[in-house]
Amino acid sequence: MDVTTDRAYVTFLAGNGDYVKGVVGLAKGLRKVRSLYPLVVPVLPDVPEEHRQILKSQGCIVREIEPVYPPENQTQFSMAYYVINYSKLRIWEFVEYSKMIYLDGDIQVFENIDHLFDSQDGHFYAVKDCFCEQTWSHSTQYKIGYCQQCPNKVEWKAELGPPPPLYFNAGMFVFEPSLSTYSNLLDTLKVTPPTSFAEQDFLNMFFRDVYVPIPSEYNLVLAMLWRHPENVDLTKAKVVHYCAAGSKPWRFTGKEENMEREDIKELVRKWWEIYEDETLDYKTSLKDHDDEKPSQDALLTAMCEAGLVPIRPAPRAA
Ligand SMILES: O=c1ccn([C@@H]2O[C@H](COP(=O)(O)OP(=O)(O)O)[C@@H](O)[C@H]2O)c(=O)[nH]1
Ligand SMILES: OC[C@H]1O[C@H](O[C@@H]2[C@@H](O)[C@H](O)[C@@H](O)[C@H](O)[C@@H]2O)[C@H](O)[C@@H](O)[C@H]1O
Ligand SMILES: [Mn+2]
Repeated sequence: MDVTTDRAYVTFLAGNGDYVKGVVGLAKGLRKVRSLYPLVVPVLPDVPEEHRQILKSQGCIVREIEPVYPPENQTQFSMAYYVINYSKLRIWEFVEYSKMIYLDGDIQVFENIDHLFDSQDGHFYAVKDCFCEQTWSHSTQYKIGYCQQCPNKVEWKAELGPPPPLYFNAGMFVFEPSLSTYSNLLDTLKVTPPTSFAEQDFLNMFFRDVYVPIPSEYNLVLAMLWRHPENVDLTKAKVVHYCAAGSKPWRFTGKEENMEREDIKELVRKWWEIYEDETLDYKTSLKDHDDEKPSQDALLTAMCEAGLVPIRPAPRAA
């Protein structure tokens, strides 16, 4: 099968902390489901060389990017933790790829999703988020108990104006890199005051007219398990997003709220099973192991002794 070379998965790595483990797990997970496409890892300048080498040794395409900051004078309005996430916007510059699937470093792919690359161009595909977690307490939705996951449970109040447009979680999305879109994104960012969910809010605003919701099996936001269990079939989850507080597998303690749940502990175990599976480590081809590969002469000798080569060729000039 011809592998289309202008498609790739892409994630994002910042800092010198432990998210590199998340990206290694993601690279191995994509290998386990036999994805046909590489994983590109844009790294901020603060990602240490050692982490970059680890990712390269796992077959990732590592590319340094410059940070993207929201308008300087308003940064304090974004949760500081999210500000750096604006740097994700650099991925629109990767125009050697016609289609990419973005995955957060705290995501694992348990079933092949390569087919998403065949989705119709000109749209932005992502999974609807949930507004019920404490992290949404600043929002009107949260205050009146409205969530797009169950719009009829607590209906939007007409006096509040039109209901919020569908809103996606920006931990996973299918998009087309484009220099014009990239330039438009950065120009728009310059005049867009940052908000609580930083680049996630910004991307929702920017792609509002072309956003196409895809099923939650492509980005299971863990809070859905206790907020909207009726909308979740764990047996169908192809992609799991460990974004609930305390759910990052590589630093899991089980002490935070909801982390004692059996389904959460099983999903964390499944993440570790992949992360620790050495058979999923990147195998470079023989040519990269010259020190291990039998020398040409040794091969020829073996072939001669096996009668596979009628005569032993003259020794090669040194
Ligand atoms: O110190 C950090 C924090 C975040 N990230 C990247 O930014 C993404 C978004 O952050 P996170 O997933 O923690 O946000 P959440 O989905 O939990 O809100 C992560 O998945 C990583 O890819 C990173 O590389 N280093
Ligand atoms: O910078 C904003 C982030 O917004 C999103 O995370 C949120 C969102 O999922 C909320 O719904 C949860 O309540 C919250 O815990 C979680 O942090 C993306 O996953 C992440 O990649 C990143 O874009
Ligand atoms: Mn995440």
